[in-house]
Amino acid sequence: KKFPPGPLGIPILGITPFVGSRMEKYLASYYAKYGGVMSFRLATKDWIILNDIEAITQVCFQQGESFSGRPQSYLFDKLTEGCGIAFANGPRWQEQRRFVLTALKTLGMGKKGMEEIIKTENQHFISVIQNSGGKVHILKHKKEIRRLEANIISKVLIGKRFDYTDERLNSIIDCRFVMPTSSVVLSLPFLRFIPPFRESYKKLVSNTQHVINIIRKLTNEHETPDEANPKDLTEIFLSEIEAKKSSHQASIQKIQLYHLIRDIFVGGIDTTTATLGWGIICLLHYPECQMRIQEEIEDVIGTRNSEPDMTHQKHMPYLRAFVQEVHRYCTIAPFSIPHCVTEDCVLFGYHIPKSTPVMSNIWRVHNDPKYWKNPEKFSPERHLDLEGRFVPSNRVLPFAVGQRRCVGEQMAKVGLFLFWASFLQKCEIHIDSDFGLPSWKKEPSGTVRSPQEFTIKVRNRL
Ligand code: HEM
Repeated sequence: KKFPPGPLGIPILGITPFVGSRMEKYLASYYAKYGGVMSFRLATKDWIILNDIEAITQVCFQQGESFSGRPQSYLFDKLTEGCGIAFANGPRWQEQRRFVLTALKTLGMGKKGMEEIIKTENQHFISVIQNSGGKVHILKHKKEIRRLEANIISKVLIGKRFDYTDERLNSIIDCRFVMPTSSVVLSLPFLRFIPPFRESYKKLVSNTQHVINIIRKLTNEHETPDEANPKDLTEIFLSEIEAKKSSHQASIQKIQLYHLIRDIFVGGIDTTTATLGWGIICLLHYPECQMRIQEEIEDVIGTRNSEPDMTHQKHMPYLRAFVQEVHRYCTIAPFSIPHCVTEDCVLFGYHIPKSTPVMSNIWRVHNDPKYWKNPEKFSPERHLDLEGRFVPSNRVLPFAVGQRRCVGEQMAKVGLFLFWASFLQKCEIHIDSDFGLPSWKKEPSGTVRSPQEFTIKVRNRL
């Protein structure tokens, strides 16, 4: 009786036929009628949507424990064998999360260790562009940026980088949580038996298994971890399970490690590539931004010999404002990743039964007209004060908030800053006249809102 209100939809399908390609906009349109907490029916399930920052803050901070679950799904259970972190629940998730956060800290997350890995990979990426023959490199954003991001994460997880032509790297960058058409199987699992969903589902299962096999082989190279001085997450994990008595327990733990690594690869590669891809599109649509960032780089870092590092960040308000505006304007995870309620609870007087799935409408927070002037306009300047200083905003939430917030946040922040600072120091980007100006349209499906494939021209600056 006291379930939050919301649009009714139609039997069996719920609101599915009405949402269109921007579900976040559709659900935001009900804010005036229902306020910050509403419900809707998608296929056979009732969902809760948190449509403003007050509801999101309440759920993530005051009632974090009760809202920290992930909805159960046949598809994810099958793919993850009940392991991993991103779709795990209960004590297993807590254990994995604690492990990842501690391991990343040990490995220097957000500090020099991480910075060095990112800088080295950026150099590889830029040198491939600069040495690609002529003065102009045609950059195919998805493949090339995904390889850069995968190598950064791989170095942290397995202590290994791959040559860009290595087939294993290409398999890792092709791995997804869901693929076009198989995402429907999430809500309606019986569709996995019916074409065309069946083929897509089978492909997803076999790709996942293939990547798990690659990870298995790679981690086996770490049979004798250096406990005192671990170089990567795998070594820390293996040191921990070495202490486990029974070999049966150790082999279960190893499967956990493979899925943990895969989850972090998929979670980290998709998100950072989409964020950088949208950033490139913003620079092409608003060329004055590229000029302003390059002027700032010249003033603060210089154009030759000096390499960008994190100490430069505090002197570069415009670049920071640009990064924050890309997060806001492009909102790559409009609903974050869905949560679910772990126990019956009460939210703003509404009763929410255990296992109800919950989504945060981050897109609406990023476009709330009460807070953002002309939210539909791309404007890094909105994040600068009158003296030109950068103003960090607690209403820009690309990594979400609360107990499930992104574990790679620090790494991503360092990665984004260093990418733009080093890439735009050495290169400038232009529209590829054969391709035209990249569109704002997103990929038709996926857990992350990614731009469609585009090519651009990259010219050397130095
Ligand atoms: C721009 C880059 C990134 C963005 C915007 C982003 C965003 C997010 C969001 C919105 C979530 C869901 C939070 C929630 O459920 O409330 C998440 C979870 C997660 N992210 Fe990220 N992420 C980024 C980069 C990374 C990187 C680089 C890594 C790893 C190296 C990573 C690993 C993960 C993992 C493992 C989770 C699942 C956490 C859990 O379920 O406890 N992410 N991320």
